Amino acid sequence: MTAAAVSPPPSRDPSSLSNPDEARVTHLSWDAVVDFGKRRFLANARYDVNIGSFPVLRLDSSGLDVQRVTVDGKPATFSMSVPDPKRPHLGSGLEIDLGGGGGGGGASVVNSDNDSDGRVVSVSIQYATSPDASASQWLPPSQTAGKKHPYVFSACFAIHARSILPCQDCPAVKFTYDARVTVPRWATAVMSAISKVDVASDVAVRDTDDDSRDDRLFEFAQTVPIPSYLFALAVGELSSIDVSPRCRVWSEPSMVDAVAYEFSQVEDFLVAAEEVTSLPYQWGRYDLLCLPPSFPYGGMENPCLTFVTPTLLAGDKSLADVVAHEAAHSWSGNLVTNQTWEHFWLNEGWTVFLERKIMSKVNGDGKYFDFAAIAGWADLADSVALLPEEYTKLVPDLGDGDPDDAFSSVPYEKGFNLLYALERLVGEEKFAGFVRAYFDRFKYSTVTTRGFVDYLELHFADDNVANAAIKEFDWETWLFKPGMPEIPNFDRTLSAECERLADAWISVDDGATAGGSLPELDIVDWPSKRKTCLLDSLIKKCQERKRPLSLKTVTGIKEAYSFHLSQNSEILFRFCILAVESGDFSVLPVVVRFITSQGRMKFVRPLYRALFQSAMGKELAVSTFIENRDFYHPIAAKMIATDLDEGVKKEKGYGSCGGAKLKDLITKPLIVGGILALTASISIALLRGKRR
Ligand SMILES: CC/C=C\C/C=C\C[C@@H](O)/C=C/C=C/C=C\[C@@H](O)CCCC(=O)O
Ligand SMILES: [Zn+2]
Repeated sequence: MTAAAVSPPPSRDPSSLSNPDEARVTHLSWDAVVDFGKRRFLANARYDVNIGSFPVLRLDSSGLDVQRVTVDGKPATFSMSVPDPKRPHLGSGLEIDLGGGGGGGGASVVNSDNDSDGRVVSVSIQYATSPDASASQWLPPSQTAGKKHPYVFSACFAIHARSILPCQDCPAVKFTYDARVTVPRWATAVMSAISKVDVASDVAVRDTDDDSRDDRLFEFAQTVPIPSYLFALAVGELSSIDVSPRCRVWSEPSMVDAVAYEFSQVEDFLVAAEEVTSLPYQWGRYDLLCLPPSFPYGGMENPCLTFVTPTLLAGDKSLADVVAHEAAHSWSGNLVTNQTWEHFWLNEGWTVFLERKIMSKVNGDGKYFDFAAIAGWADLADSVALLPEEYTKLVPDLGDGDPDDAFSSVPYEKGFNLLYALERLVGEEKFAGFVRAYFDRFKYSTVTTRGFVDYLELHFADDNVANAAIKEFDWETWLFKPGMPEIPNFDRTLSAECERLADAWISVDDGATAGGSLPELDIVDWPSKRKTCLLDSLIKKCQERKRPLSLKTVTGIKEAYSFHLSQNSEILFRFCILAVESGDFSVLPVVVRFITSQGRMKFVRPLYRALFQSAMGKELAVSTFIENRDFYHPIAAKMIATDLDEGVKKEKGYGSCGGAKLKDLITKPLIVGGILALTASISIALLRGKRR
């Protein structure tokens, strides 16, 4: 299939009810009061809107209580559609009458570069958010490190911004913003923008020494246009430490030193990314906010202020590659943005590619690139094994589906491997030139898969060898075939020893080793990433042979390496999976503590699934989730409930529609009986362990 046949991007975004091709927002002025008591934002969103002759502005909205709308200062009529029960994730459409349409003879359609011959109107919307807004998590003091004050943070990715503000909630629309946020006097507000607060003196725009007031005001400006999913806010008791002239870390006071230590390389990551792309960092500041443990993602690339999970605080900087990933998004995703979510691989595949180039540079080890790619391949295989076939395609048809349901390692790792394949196709040096040209060509705008392929062809049009290879490249398979791509011949220099040790443990497990002698290799001084590689290899080999490790072998691994005590969340996660699948009762307290002390979906979803699927942990999975549901971010709670519901349906043989629900498993006697039985058996197992 030639590149030209790649399907054209959809003219409308299926995940939005807005109408940017008729009336397009270009700037937001947001004024908000943070009401911790009622868990809501009382806000006013004022938009500059480019309109042609179209008389209506339609915005995405979810759970917003819209109280008043004006157009150019005059009251305007508006209506809110009822959410479609078949597409509840879309929320409602807020339709605003612009009063007979735009200026005379304006362009009937506003083009994607925000140019139009229409006029600009000012639309102001006064509203309140719902306490159940899917983008926000309101934490009681008990869920914070300081235990004194509440905390709120947003997670708008991919289409949850509409629960915080009425907006054109689609990545094709980019707007600048300024904001003023009023918070209690004890609190600090941070946003995905440049703060106008003099953070050095920690003085808000309104002087905190004014005893007559019990609040203070923070002011922000984002002058680089962003898509709505990058609108972000966090408010809590925060401190900061500068780690370079343009980089600062934020967290609650008790953690800020540890956060500054863990992410001390962030300036190096930015410098490396600027070298790889030949494009200076465009966003001014690059700050990092380490959130409370319920944050549902490893990191979120909010411009000027990446959000990260505290599960990266391994104490040895071994998980800082996630920060390199989020920093790389300052180029791929934030500056060059996928036009719709079907093309999400352009955000994430490019970012993983840049992340691995950055880490290779910063580590001074070219072998790191393939070593990380091998680890990513394991993630990709896990996702492909779990997902509906459509979502294993690099460019899936999301149809009316919720992007949250389609999220997996596929756009990250299949996307990375497509770029890796192209780099090997044309040669590393030539591809490095393409990388620089691509980011320069598409900066500040959006791109689709066809746009990418067309530009790749254009870039190599005068290079006969590369051009011929690109034309012959199997685009149809790479872009639209479900399942795993062909595994490349990765350089296994750094992974070989880990894989050999995994083989040795599998031999022990198979009883193939004389006398069952255990592998002698002492790995206590291995870097964490190699221990992770060992565990990935063990998990992969168990999947290939369709049999978990025996309890005896898992116990041997536990006693040899103490992975169950690791401070590195990636190591702990993988060992818990192995141990649960092997029926190791003694690991259950470790698993329960792990999945109830942090809410990162990458860890909690697979562990809840593994527990539910294990003979020993089914009731424990359900009762633990029910008891801790409020700890998790709304998105995470929704996804874990879906996972367990799926498990219940499979368990009871129900079809995909309807049938058993989580609640069907929850009966008081069942929980009480299950927990009592479980507690007894864990105590016995622990007692046995002590006697040994
Ligand atoms: C083909 C999929 C199309 C759209 C999916 C887009 C967003 C899905 C939504 O669930 C948001 C995901 C947010 C991810 C944020 C950061 C990730 O890089 C975290 C990766 C996993 C981790 O490290 O915790
Ligand atoms: Zn990413």
